[in-house]
Amino acid sequence: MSRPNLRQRPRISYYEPEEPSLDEYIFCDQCSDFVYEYCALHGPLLVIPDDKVPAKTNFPSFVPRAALTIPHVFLHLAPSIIPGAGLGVFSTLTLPRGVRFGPYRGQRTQDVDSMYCWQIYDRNHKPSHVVNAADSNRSNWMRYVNCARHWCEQNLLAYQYQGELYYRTIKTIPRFTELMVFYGSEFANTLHINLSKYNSPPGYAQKFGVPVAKKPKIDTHKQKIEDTSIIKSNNIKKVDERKKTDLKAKPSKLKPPTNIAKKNVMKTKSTNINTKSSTLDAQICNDTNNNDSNFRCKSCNFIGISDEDVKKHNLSHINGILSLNKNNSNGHIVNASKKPYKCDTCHKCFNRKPYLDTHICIHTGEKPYKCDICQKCFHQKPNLDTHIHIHTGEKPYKCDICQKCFNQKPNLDRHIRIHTGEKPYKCDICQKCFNQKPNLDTHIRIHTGEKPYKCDICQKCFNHKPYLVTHIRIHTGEKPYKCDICQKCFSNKSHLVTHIRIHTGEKPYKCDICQKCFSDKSNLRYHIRKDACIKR
Ligand SMILES: C[S@@+](CC[C@H](N)C(=O)[O-])C[C@H]1O[C@@H](n2cnc3c(N)ncnc32)[C@H](O)[C@@H]1O
Repeated sequence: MSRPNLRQRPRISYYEPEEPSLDEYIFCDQCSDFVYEYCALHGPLLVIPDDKVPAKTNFPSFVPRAALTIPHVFLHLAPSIIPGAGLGVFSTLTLPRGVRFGPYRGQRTQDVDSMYCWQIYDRNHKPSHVVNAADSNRSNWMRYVNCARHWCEQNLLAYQYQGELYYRTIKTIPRFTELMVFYGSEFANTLHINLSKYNSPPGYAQKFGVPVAKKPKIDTHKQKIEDTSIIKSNNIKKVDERKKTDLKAKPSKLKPPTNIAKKNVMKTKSTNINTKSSTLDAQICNDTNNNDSNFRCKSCNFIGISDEDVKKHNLSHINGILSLNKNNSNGHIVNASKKPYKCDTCHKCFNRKPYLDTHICIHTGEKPYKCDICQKCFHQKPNLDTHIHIHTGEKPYKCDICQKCFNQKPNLDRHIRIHTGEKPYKCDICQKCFNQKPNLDTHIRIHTGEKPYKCDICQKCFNHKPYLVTHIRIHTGEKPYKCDICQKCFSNKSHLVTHIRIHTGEKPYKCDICQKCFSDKSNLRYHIRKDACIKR
């Protein structure tokens, strides 16, 4: 029997615990400090996991899995408020500060070959791998979160924890607000986000990893390094394929000073830091949370589209122009551009005051133009004029191709797309195209799960209004569609159409494999799904 030689064993000190890996620290933005695993003072984050998606779903195959993983009670997908940015993620409920989402799912790669990549670092702060969410069937909903264009817009912080990437809320997010994270300066540059206008207040960068306001213009390389060091306080950097080499060359300043690290293992905090950060918190909260728009003037009801916009507007208060300008009924400055009349609510500009006055009715709800026949009221005269065609039966807009006439020009424009096959409205999730905007809007609800039409009787919800209308007939017993041949009645027009085929023998749906024909599309689908068809 042989005994192992104990002397050859490596020595372990049982008194000095091994220091945790850096990415087991998280940065508590309320304390401005690194804390081990979670902040003892501000508590753990509220974790919201992804929705579980079974291997087989009832959703059509074109719906990406990533879209289905969204925690749908809290969030939904919809077109982004950023022009041209595609889809975005919106809150369905008000989300408090300190909610954690994630981890960010995607394929683990070394190369950055899409705009959906986050760089993960190892414990030596060297790039370890990339999580690439380009494939929407092998990633989660976090791929749809867009990049904030201004510090006020940013409501999420991305951070690395235990080798994975998470997003957490850094302020209260009112419902129906788009979730936005900051991708990092390099990526922001490629998105043409003007970092000099990101305008975060002093101290914000240390907390949230974004550029500081009005940094003196320095050479781009230096700027990038500075920004990256800030980003790295969260142990994370979003990488962009076009800047790949640059990014790889960057020095890492990730690790907090050892004393801070040790202090945080014990979960202690400096009072100084706390006082400082609570002032900053208050400042940030005042600037963002108290307003339904981030760019609101504190002296009047002006809402700007950017911080710059509000600053320009404020000048007019300082110069006393707003209060002195008596000619302008709403007390607002008239700018000297070609369209000097600007709507205070949505910033649309007009070259004539009457146009602005008419436009303002949209916001005030005023409808000064009334139809003498049915008493329906309209914001604008042209809308009333068009409406009157319904009563007069006048259809002045004629399709040149099929001669069909319409009482409204937009209806003709829409109709013409049937002939041209034009489908200008594309779903960003599944790329399906539509010839009408309302059809796309309805379709998108398949992805977002939104069901805005609710039955008052049984509370069942629907994503499409006609579905609700048809559904209500279950309760009312109404069956307005009658078969002329056998007098059977139906609550739903499509059921009547299918029924009539019993009489006509028509079977328009053919199986491509076995050539069997069906009178009803759903029967054909069932036939294909159940593999009932064997080529004969
Ligand atoms: C991670 S994806 C975000 C989700 C994307 N909107 C979608 O529909 O798949 C990054 C891409 O979104 C768009 N994007 C995100 N933030 C943007 C911003 N602030 N401005 C313009 N485009 C943005 C860009 O096309 C970018 O390449």
